[in-house]
Amino acid sequence: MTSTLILLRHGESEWNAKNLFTGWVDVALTEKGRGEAVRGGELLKEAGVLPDVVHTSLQRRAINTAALALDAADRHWIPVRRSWRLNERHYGALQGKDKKQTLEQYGEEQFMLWRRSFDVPPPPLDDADEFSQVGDPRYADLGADMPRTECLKDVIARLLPYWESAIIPDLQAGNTVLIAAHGNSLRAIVKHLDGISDDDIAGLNIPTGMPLVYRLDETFTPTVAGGEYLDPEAAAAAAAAVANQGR
Ligand SMILES: O=C(O)[C@H](O)COP(=O)(O)O
Repeated sequence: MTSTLILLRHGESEWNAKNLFTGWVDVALTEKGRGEAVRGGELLKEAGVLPDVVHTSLQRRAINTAALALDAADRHWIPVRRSWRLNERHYGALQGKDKKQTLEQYGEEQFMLWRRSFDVPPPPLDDADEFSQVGDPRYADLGADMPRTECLKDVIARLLPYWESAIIPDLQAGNTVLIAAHGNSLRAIVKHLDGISDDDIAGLNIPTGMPLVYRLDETFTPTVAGGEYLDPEAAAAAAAAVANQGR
């Protein structure tokens, strides 16, 4: 039996538009981002890939993208589950910083280490920083799990328990599963699914608002490596733009 998984990065956010590192800061979608989410849902409807259940992070850009896409696909009524484990990578002390200025200040090598290396996190964010999530009620139960910074390796470590305990059972039950999440939490899932090496994952960028569809076999291995974007040309152009952020 094969199952279907749809990965959808949120549409353009206000801080994507301003080119700021965002991470766990809970910014809204722009008008363009809302349009991308609706278009994502239309693509799902046109392709007949209809989610039975949706999983999102606790961040409004993913929550609202899911709602807009599902409404456009006439699937606004499906069950929804949310977890902090699908949140964007916590960007540490870079949260709120301008990507271009960071590149200019620290240079290409350090910028890329922080942004795309597998296991080098940015410096931690101070709890007193205006962009800290310490004290945010939605994370009150996290205790020692509350990150102050994360690299992709950390994201995989906190995401996999949710993958195993919540997403795999939905796939096993024969559901078409939509995950509406973030650039780096989705990179973590793609790395896991496709068995991408720690080095090669640096070159993978996920565009905003473009549904990426995986058909998975009974061992949850993709039948087509890398999955399939429903609008491959637009996705390739948008992924290249993500890769070039800061330049
Ligand atoms: O958190 C952010 O800034 C973005 O959502 C992802 O940014 P990145 O592509 O620079 O990792």
